Amino acid sequence: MKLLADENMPFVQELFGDGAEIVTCPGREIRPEQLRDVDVLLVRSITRVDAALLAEAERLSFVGTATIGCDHIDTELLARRGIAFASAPGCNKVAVGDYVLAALLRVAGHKGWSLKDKTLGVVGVGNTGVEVAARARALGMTVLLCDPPRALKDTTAFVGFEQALGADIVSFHVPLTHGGDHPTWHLLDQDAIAGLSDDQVLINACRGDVWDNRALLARQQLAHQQGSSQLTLVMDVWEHEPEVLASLVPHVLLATPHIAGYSLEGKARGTFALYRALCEQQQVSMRHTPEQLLPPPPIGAVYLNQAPDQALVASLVRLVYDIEQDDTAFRQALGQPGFFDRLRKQYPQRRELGSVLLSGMTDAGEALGFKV
Ligand SMILES: NC(=O)c1ccc[n+]([C@@H]2O[C@H](COP(=O)([O-])OP(=O)(O)OC[C@H]3O[C@@H](n4cnc5c(N)ncnc54)[C@H](O)[C@@H]3O)[C@@H](O)[C@H]2O)c1
Ligand SMILES: O=C(O)[C@H](O)[C@H](O)COP(=O)(O)O
Repeated sequence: MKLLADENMPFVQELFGDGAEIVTCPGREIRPEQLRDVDVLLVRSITRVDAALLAEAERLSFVGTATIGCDHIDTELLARRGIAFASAPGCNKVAVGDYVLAALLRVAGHKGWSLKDKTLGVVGVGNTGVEVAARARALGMTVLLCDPPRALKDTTAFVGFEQALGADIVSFHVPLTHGGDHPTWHLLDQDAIAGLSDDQVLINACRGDVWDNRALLARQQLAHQQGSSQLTLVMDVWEHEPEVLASLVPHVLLATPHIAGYSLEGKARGTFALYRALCEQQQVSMRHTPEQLLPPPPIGAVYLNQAPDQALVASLVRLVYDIEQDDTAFRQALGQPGFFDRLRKQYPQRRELGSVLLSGMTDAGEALGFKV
């Protein structure tokens, strides 16, 4: 069996090395002719798997993406050609929860806000949105959930998009879709942006195209020229990645290169989900476990001897994940050729809050994502 994998997918050798010849390649450089004799293709979000890529892939029987989002895969084509497909739903949802928690605390520091007096609108309440909502509630925030597809079945738990957009902070967690009843491409468009008030905060850790980046830039520039407050923006994802609208970056509080889901645990779960799916497809039993992939965390345990207020939570989170380091690296590298992909390829090992045992006064610790 020949397997071709994105070179940035960790643990491929450990999980697939027993029974396969493994070839790795940068995800943006996989070519149709490379797939002629390949049986299994493992990709990340940057490889578009479509008719052009699979034109010569006559032996291909399995495609896996170690990601939650699947907007880069033509799943109908795979089904038509009888090629098995697996993704990794939920694999990095905890990492996204940690990322948004770190962002909320940084935003609060910047604006001098006590988060327990603030509302958070969560747009898209699936795997990642649920993680974010739980952490915000643990901080004492009032959370408004917006998910029109889910609201069709549960009419009481959700608010409409307009109401969610009125929250002090609005965090987006939708898949990128262009059609259907609830398309998300430019969900935050010029009209939605015009309705926002200057004091609001927006977070995007889903897909860049969900926000109209040029319309946001226009609003930020106008506010700058008029000397009024700008929107506070947290952007992990950008329209047209790996390109970035560079003139927008100075108007963004936290700018990162699509790494919200990049915890070591999240990556291990992603690759493991594909290993499990391939074992099932080939009807062989699994010889590995996800736990064996992870080294011990650098910080094993923290003992608290006082109730964690917002400032203490911020220090605890920063101890495990310092989002400002990601922002600084992004700004320093912005403009260098290939900077976006390079930062992602060389991303430092990041552990989840759940790798740390929090003991002592830990009522809220579990909801924030720590192990208690
Ligand atoms: N930045 C990152 O590193 C990163 C990591 C993981 C996931 N993602 C992105 O985040 C997306 C969401 O991930 P998830 O695991 O929560 O997905 P999910 O499928 O579990 O949940 C998505 C939710 O969005 C809802 N939804 C769909 N259309 C909507 C609309 N128009 N308005 C409001 N809600 C809508 C769905 O009903 C669903 O409940 C993924 O598709 C992926 O593109 C990014
Ligand atoms: O959809 C996802 O799961 C994330 O966006 C994914 O983690 C992005 O990382 P990539 O696959 O591009 O390395």
